[in-house]
Amino acid sequence: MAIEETETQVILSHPSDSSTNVTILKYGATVFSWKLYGQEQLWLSTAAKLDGSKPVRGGIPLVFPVFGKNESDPLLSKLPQHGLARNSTWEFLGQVKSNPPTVQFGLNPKLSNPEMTKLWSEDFNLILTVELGSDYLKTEIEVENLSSSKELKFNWLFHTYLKIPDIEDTMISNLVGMKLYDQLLKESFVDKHPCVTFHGEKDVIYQNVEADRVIQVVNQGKPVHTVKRVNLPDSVVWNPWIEKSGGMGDFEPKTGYKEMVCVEPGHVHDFVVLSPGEKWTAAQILSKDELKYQAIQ
Ligand SMILES: O=P(O)(O)OC[C@H]1O[C@H](O)[C@H](O)[C@@H](O)[C@@H]1O
Repeated sequence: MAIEETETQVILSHPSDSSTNVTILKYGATVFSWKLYGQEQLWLSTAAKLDGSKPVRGGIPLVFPVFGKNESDPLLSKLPQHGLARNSTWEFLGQVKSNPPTVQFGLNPKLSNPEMTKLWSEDFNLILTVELGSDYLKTEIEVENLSSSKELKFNWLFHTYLKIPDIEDTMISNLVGMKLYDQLLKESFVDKHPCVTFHGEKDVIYQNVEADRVIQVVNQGKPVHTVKRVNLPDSVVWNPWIEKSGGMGDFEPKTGYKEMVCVEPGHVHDFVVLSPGEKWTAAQILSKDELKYQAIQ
């Protein structure tokens, strides 16, 4: 069967090859496994909680309505780091297409974690659409402002943990020439390196990355992941390295930082602001494409 629902999760298998499949936890509507021809593409901590007791460490947690910990916005600063979507149980809305298998999940203030809506009481509706192609995974979000009088202001981000063979042999292409904010140095600058490499903890936000720029994760010269973005101008690149992952109770094994990199397409440099009744959509498409180096414009 192409779509299987259990009490806590939904599994889609591709009709042309059931070893291509995706598993989504209703908690957080978190994709926590995506296998392409039997090979896992996403990193998941062996200590990740899949019982709804905390956000999943791995897969594709959803970040809404705030990225990181906001210190200044009068409404959003009350919320914990990365907001309420990743720690609320979403409603499974069902199947919208059988080929490619496509399903939807919904979240609104009534379904959201009440501890969070106490802190941020805006009126919104989220619909996540997960589409399993034979050679790609598309996650699309629609955010609607349900208020008839107030603007809705938010960040969105797909916090994608990609599985890689070895971080020290990995680089990320096509971000050269982009402005970034380094969250560790607390500085903004233009990245002049020909590609992103990893020698320690990295936590940077590339801002206003041109829409047609294809971000690729390359291991020993071979493209292992391609990340395409629709309406998501920013991209976080994160690896916690030894010390930071050592301090995270749900990050296991402790050598796991070698086998993951987060490439996180989002709208986080500034907020999306929706007028009453307005909708906004954006998407991430993961695949394994041929290597494509793009020149600086
Ligand atoms: O530990 P979490 O709340 O899941 O956050 C994990 C990471 O998310 C993003 O990548 C941020 O840029 C990092 O600063 C943060 O450490």
